[in-house]
Amino acid sequence: MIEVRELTKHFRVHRREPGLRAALRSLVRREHHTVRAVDQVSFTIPEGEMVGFLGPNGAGKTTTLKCLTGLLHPTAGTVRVLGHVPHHREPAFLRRISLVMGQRNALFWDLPAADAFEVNRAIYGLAPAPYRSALDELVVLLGLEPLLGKQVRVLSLGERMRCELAGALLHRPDVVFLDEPTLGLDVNGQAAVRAFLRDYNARHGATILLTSHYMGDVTALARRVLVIDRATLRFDGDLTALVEAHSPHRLVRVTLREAVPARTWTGLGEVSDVDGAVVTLMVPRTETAAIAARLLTTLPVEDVAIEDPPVEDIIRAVFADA
Ligand SMILES: Nc1ncnc2c1ncn2[C@@H]1O[C@H](COP(=O)(O)OP(=O)(O)OP(=O)(O)O)[C@@H](O)[C@H]1O
Repeated sequence: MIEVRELTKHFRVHRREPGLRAALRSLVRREHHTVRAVDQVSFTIPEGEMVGFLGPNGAGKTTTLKCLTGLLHPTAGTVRVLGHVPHHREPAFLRRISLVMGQRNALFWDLPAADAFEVNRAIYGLAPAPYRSALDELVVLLGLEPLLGKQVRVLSLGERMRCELAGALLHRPDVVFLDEPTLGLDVNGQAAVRAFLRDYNARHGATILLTSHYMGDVTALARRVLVIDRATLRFDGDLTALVEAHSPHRLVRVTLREAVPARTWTGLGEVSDVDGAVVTLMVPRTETAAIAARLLTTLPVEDVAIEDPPVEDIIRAVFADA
């Protein structure tokens, strides 16, 4: 259970103009200003729920996750996770949570993955039997068998992320915080991580709060989303309703085997991008399937992919409509 009441986190930062003169001046006179990273944010997440946390760059997502895991001390407000105050960093709390950051490595780079997991076993003081059973399960769910003997540093990004997830879940945390777990992964890598998280949540009833720039991650995993923008919580509720209401279009990305005249697209959709043989069309949401079928039957198409607009665009639309 996660309870956040009027969470506020301000950073006091040293302001300095560029250049040598400014550097010297700052030695004697320091100017500071306050960055409001999170401002009066409140929400509650019951046990076992998977919630998406969305917002544009710099909105305050990572700062919120750091306050929830105790890496940062809130400026004001209260946070309770599993009944603990996170920034007290009590071992009994740390043993029940995990923070996975897509762009950071927690596993030892120079060790083979199997040994890096052993290090985590030691850190968490896990007994051999529960460690073995958690590891065996994670190896199967994440397809890690061929990776166990490889040094973490030589793994591909997708392989490393799967190992990072395993390392972070060996101690079977009750609450998992994920910050951009699919960042930089290709479509297959993203799908593997999503399928795993869905399965893990269903098996263990873990509470999961997940930030992502990929709308697909959030739509695949969470019915409820929190939307934060410029430090303030703007929306807390059902995702599908939010997207359908604010994004009446979908993107259809067509890869052509040969060039077609520009007039081909008239009546199909609005061309939003052309990149060599790949043409991106913006089409009305309700007509997506019919238009994709027409493209496939009437044009020299190699591939068609259907996507929601980037999360930034949807969020911008949400606030433009607000
Ligand atoms: N240690 C810090 N010192 C000063 N400012 C900070 C610090 N950490 C974060 N900020 C600022 O707080 C704001 C929120 O940052 P945060 O990393 O929480 O955003 P975010 O929503 O996670 O963004 P992104 O999607 O780009 O990762 C930003 O303006 C950022 O520059």
